Amino acid sequence: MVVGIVSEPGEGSNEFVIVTPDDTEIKTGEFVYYTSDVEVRNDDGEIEEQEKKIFARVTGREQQRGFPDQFMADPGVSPNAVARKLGISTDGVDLYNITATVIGYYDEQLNDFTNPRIVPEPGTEISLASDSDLEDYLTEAEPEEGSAFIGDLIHRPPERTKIHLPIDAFTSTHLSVLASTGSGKSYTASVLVEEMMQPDSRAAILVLDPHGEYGSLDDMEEEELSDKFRGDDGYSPEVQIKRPDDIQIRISELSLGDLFSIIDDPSDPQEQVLAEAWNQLQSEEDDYISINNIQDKVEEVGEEKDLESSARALDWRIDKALDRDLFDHSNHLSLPELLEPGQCTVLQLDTMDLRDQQMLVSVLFRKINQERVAHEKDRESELEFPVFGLLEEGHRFAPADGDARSLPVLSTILSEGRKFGVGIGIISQRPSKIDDDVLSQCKTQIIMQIQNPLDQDAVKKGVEDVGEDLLSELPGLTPGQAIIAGDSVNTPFLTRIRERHTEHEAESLEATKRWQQNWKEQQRGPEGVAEPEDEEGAENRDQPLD
Ligand SMILES: Nc1ncnc2c1ncn2[C@@H]1O[C@H](COP(=O)(O)OP(=O)(O)OP(=O)(O)O)[C@@H](O)[C@H]1O
Repeated sequence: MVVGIVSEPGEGSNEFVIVTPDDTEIKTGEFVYYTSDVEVRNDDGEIEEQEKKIFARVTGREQQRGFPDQFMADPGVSPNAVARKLGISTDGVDLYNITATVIGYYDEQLNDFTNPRIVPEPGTEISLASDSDLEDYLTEAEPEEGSAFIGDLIHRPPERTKIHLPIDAFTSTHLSVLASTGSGKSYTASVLVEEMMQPDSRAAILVLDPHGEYGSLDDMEEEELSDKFRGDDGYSPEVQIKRPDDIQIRISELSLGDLFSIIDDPSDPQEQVLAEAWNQLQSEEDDYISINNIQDKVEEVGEEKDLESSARALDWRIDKALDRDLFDHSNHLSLPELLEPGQCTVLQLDTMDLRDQQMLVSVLFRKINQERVAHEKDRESELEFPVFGLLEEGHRFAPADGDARSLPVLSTILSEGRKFGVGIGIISQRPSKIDDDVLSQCKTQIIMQIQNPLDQDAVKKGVEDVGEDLLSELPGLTPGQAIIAGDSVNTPFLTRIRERHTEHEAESLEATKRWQQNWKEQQRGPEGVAEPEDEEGAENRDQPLD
């Protein structure tokens, strides 16, 4: 379908301008194409000319010609009606200039777009890209082959396009889901988890859930959803929900840095004693280190080094830091229990202190990384398969100010994880509060509505290939709408995230309902008092007073 004609080259070297009488089909972000002969290498390796569809994205629009101002003087009368009254034809009155940026033709050998670096001649016909071309070319994913069906394209009628993301791509090169609160981050992340747990993927996923929003993912185990999640070979996903009471770490799994970070303000000599004691304990190769072990060793080292008073001062600090439920060697989290292909484990940390959450992430992900490195280097390992960790409130674990125990290990994984099969998904409503390197290492980005200018700037800096035209859409997106960009896609585009199969737990609190409920409960008291509806006059409260 021809939607316009090229009128002139645009300002940028890849841009051209289309004139069209009808802009309803070609909104900003929509895809169009023209045909042109380009030199390509054929299957025999020879260069030949082939006619190709050259795709372009609409990046801007402005009205070139419209009704005269006088026709619009009365808001109650349409300009068409004024024209009819005056006996003037309205055909061709509206004319729009649409700017488009060339993406390129789809190269079947590269499975990506190649930009021929020529813009179309004035007079070239421009057509709307077909739904099937967009499904095939925007990403490399094939349905049911390790892909995540994420939703459809915003510019097309609902459900007419089916957009899939390659799970291998976003799990190996990391992912970020960034949006203001209430825009659909946890909804979208849950859709991704649902897709990754389907039979064509069977992922091993660990979700760090500081607000307790992901519990309903266990709906995936329900019989009613068996057509979505069960495999023909008997596969069915498992979902484990762990609460803070079930989450303990072994003292021996802490690093010296972890210890320093939880010991209350140690002096230099105290750090020296602790470091020596810790190194000696670690070299004893005992899996189990108790608080007493550390305290005894600290005393020993204090005597050796003539730092007895520092050792004594450390004694209560060690107790204060470690004598807590989080550090329980007997019931600690073991990786094989947490991570298994076909299993999603949700760690609900909503009642856990922020520092403890950061410590937990630090210890867990360091261990995950160590085990994965060991596996890839043919050493004995507890993790013989890749894993994917999803971190809600990512800015808490990898903050821009560096003040989190978990930041160094996450930075390491994000820069090296692809080699060792540890993928990370960072979800956050405050991109400006995430460490710059961490943000820029998340190579697939799902960006939803963002109002805050600081966060918009952080997104602009952190994501490379999203043009200004798409970023300018950010404030206007509604919940569930997203820009997807980066390594998992061949060019950025606007999507409507599909509906969840599992229930969405993270609905906002309905304050008025809760107030009413609580008020009624209080009124009822021990003996029970009449409900307000039963009180005289309650039903007539909207009537005027006599
Ligand atoms: N793809 C979608 N389809 C339908 N509704 C959606 C979609 N995405 C989000 N919503 C709606 O938007 C609401 C907010 O989504 P969600 O809870 O994921 O936001 P959030 O960004 O995680 O918010 P918060 O930061 O408060 O956790 C949901 O309760 C849901 O009603």
